[in-house]
Amino acid sequence: MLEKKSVVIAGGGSTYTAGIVMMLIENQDKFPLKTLKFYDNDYDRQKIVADACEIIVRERAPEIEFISTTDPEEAFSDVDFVMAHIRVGGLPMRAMDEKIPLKHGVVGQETCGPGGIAYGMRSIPGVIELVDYMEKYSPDAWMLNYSNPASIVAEATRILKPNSKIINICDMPVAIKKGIADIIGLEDGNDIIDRYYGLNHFGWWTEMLDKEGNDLMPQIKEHVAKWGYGPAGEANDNPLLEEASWMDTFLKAKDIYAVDPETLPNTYLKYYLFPDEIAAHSNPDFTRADEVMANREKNVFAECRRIATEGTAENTTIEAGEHAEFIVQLAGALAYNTYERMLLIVENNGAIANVPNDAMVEVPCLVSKRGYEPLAMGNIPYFQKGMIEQQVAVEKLVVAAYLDKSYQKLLQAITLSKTVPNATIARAILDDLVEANKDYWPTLN
Ligand SMILES: NC(=O)c1ccc[n+]([C@@H]2O[C@H](COP(=O)([O-])OP(=O)(O)OC[C@H]3O[C@@H](n4cnc5c(N)ncnc54)[C@H](O)[C@@H]3O)[C@@H](O)[C@H]2O)c1
Ligand SMILES: O=P(O)(O)OC[C@H]1O[C@H](O[C@H]2[C@H](O)[C@@H](O)[C@@H](O)O[C@@H]2CO)[C@H](O)[C@@H](O)[C@@H]1O
Ligand SMILES: [Mn+2]
Repeated sequence: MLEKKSVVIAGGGSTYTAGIVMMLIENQDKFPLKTLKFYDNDYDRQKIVADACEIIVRERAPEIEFISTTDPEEAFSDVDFVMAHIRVGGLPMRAMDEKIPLKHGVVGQETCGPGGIAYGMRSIPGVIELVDYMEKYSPDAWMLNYSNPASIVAEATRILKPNSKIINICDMPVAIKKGIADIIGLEDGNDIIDRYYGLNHFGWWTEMLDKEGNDLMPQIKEHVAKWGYGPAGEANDNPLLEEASWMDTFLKAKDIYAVDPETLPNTYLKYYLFPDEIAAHSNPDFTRADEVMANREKNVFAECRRIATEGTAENTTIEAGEHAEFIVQLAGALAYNTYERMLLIVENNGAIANVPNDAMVEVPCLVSKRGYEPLAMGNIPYFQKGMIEQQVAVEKLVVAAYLDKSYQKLLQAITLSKTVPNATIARAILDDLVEANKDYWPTLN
């Protein structure tokens, strides 16, 4: 019998919360719950999701106590895990992060380039506040953090909370591996044993093996050289790729791969390797944030309201995808000592031998009750080392700018980003971002 655990989802009103609840319920044999709580600082938004999830829990796992609250003490007391996915400033501020750089002809993206930097400046205090609540009310708990931009948040927690039990994570490699499994006819992306190195949204695979140890790379590379991570031809049964923007991203892996055919890339590298092309093909009046508000947010909230009105979730369309699977699997590995191998964002300390020890890198780790143990990825080639060191400097400058309230350091961070062509444009973007973020950022001097 596994000991029951208690979880608080911070960012209860997130578009991803209901999917995680479905996954938790489906995994009661592997990760049994005593209490499930929601915490958010927006009562009305959280209530939409909570009213539906209360019904889902009551119908499918009535033994779980369900609590939804905006009170930090109630939320963070007596929990074993904090699953965090907050978005400080919400999707409307994401739209600003995307549109302001685009106005200057630069990539407008949630986690990459100036938009990611702006979002990082908003996220740092929000995530640190969650860590403080956890340490005050449940000092033995683990925080599993999805809140973006995960690289900048990870660097901030490294500096501000060096001893805290926080693990920053990303589902993109998991989603790519799922896509690859579909392509090569493997049932489950988890059956691919990989070696990968880099930063969050900035990494490369050097090895993919099946469970018997057979090398899958030649077959995958042959496909990626023709189709990227997209399906061959028209056929597609990956729900993520139903959205044209995700399909474009998966197809673009072909061009990223061509830059270094020794490795397989993370899709986010497109923003660093083809920034002018990506910016030129973006619509500055309707960006990904608008698409998410028009699709995922609208659909998830409509379904939650339908469940609440009908009083039943019997035929719900809410599904748990790989995003939910990964965080629940990670919690299970920490709780029950499974020693599963997972990609996590951790302090380098030699995992990538020729990258500074104090970089926050994304590498495979063994996860158990002891926490996580990064695996050594060895030395990496000049190309990746050069790109990584530039991007690490960007991320460190952002955190330094936040801590020192420094306009100059933030200007340097934006100027150094590979997505930004020059310091004049960097300054113009920064001045617009300062204005747009005046309710969120510290006043810069
Ligand atoms: N790391 C990854 O790979 C990954 C994958 C998917 C999503 N995400 C991240 O998950 C987060 C949620 O995404 P979403 O699209 O569902 O956003 P969302 O805006 O729908 O939900 C975020 C929720 O956080 C709440 N919130 C904001 N600031 C808060 C604070 N200080 N304290 C408590 N609650 C707060 C909001 O009220 C909202 O309900 C984002 O940061 C997104 O980038 C990360
Ligand atoms: O533009 P969005 O909000 O749809 O996506 C941004 C996030 O993209 C990645 O997450 C994917 C994930 O890879 C996929 O499995 C599925 O769950 O959809 C997610 C996005 O909807 C990325 O890893 C995140 O960091 C981004 O926030
Ligand atoms: Mn991610």
